Amino acid sequence: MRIGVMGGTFDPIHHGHLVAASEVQARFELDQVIFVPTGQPWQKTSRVVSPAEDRYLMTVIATASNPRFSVSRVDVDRDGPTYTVDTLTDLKAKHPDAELFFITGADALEQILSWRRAADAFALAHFIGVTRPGYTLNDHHLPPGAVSLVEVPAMAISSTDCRARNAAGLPVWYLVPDGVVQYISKTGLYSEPDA
Ligand SMILES: Nc1ncnc2c1ncn2[C@@H]1O[C@H](COP(=O)(O)OP(=O)(O)OP(=O)(O)O)[C@@H](O)[C@H]1O
Ligand SMILES: O=C(O)c1ccc[n+]([C@@H]2O[C@H](COP(=O)([O-])O)[C@@H](O)[C@H]2O)c1
Repeated sequence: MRIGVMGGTFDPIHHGHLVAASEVQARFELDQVIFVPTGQPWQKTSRVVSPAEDRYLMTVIATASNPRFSVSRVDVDRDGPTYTVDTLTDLKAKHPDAELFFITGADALEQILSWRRAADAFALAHFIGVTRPGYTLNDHHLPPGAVSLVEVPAMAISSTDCRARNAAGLPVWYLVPDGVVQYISKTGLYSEPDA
């Protein structure tokens, strides 16, 4: 079994995340991709992150129609800051025979050596770095063979921009899945600028 793991804060999940996961699923012949919303993303300190349950529910809504996509609560349910080494350890325990592939955008890949116990995370999964508009994708700083680099269709979308657009009364239709637009409208998430 080959399992992709797409970690993210998903505040909100958008089509950049979904296209990246879909492209990697097809190219690496993954049986499934598990989306893992963060519990407490310790490196996103510059603003207040939305409640984990809202981010989890939006991720479920966004992925529900794809039979190869699912969502895990491992990070949402673990207390304390979210570290990928824990995410991968928990998923390995649930899927002991699986080969894990951790998917990250070019911006996250740049930061990866600042992650907790990064070397242990590399031992638990093969990492796949994907292109993202505005960032340069490279693995010069990473252990040889630890990462594959993949070009995915360019989606110049960020969660920051989706939140800002919603707060400004601009549409987020077609940037995020329809159900997520409706969830944001129903809950009033992002009606104020980032705090
Ligand atoms: N448009 C995109 N194209 C490719 N990868 C992306 C894109 N947006 C996010 N990613 C990747 O998805 C993962 C989760 O990203 P995250 O949830 O932080 O979204 P974000 O749009 O970067 O959020 P924010 O703007 O709040 O920082 C990261 O590995 C990130 O690099
Ligand atoms: O392990 C760490 O120390 C670590 C530090 C920052 C980010 N991550 C993971 O990287 C993924 C993308 O994070 P983010 O903050 O860009 O949404 C997500 O799965 C995070 O848990 C992991």
